[in-house]
Amino acid sequence: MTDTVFIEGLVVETVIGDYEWERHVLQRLEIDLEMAWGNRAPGASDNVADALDYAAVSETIRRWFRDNRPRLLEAAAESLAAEIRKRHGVSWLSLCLRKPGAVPDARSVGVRIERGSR
Ligand SMILES: Nc1nc2c(c(=O)[nH]1)N=C([C@H](O)[C@@H](O)CO)CN2
Repeated sequence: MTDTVFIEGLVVETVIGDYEWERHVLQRLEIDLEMAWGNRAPGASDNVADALDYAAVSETIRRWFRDNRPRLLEAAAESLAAEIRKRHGVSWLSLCLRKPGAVPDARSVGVRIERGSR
């Protein structure tokens, strides 16, 4: 399947980081997500029930970061990817977590993972 649904630049403020001071502050993450989904059915029906609802997936991401306080971006990405795949029936996804400001001389740093098969 080559169709996708994506979310770009979703911003969350959350507790994340490995350093002691990071356990006590909110930091900004920027999230890009691409998910395999057959878009022919919603294209034919014009019904969101047939679509991968990006608003619902965005809410899943917000809830996950509200309920979890990971240390590493890798741990956040792994667990969040599993939650999205399970909750929304996504067979393949590419998830990128950016932590701008973590390294002062870099525009951004982060991780990108792909899980599942198309
Ligand atoms: N590969 C990673 N390296 C680092 C991470 C991370 O999550 N993954 N985290 C930190 C610190 O939390 C840092 O972001 C504080 O600015 C360092 N390296």
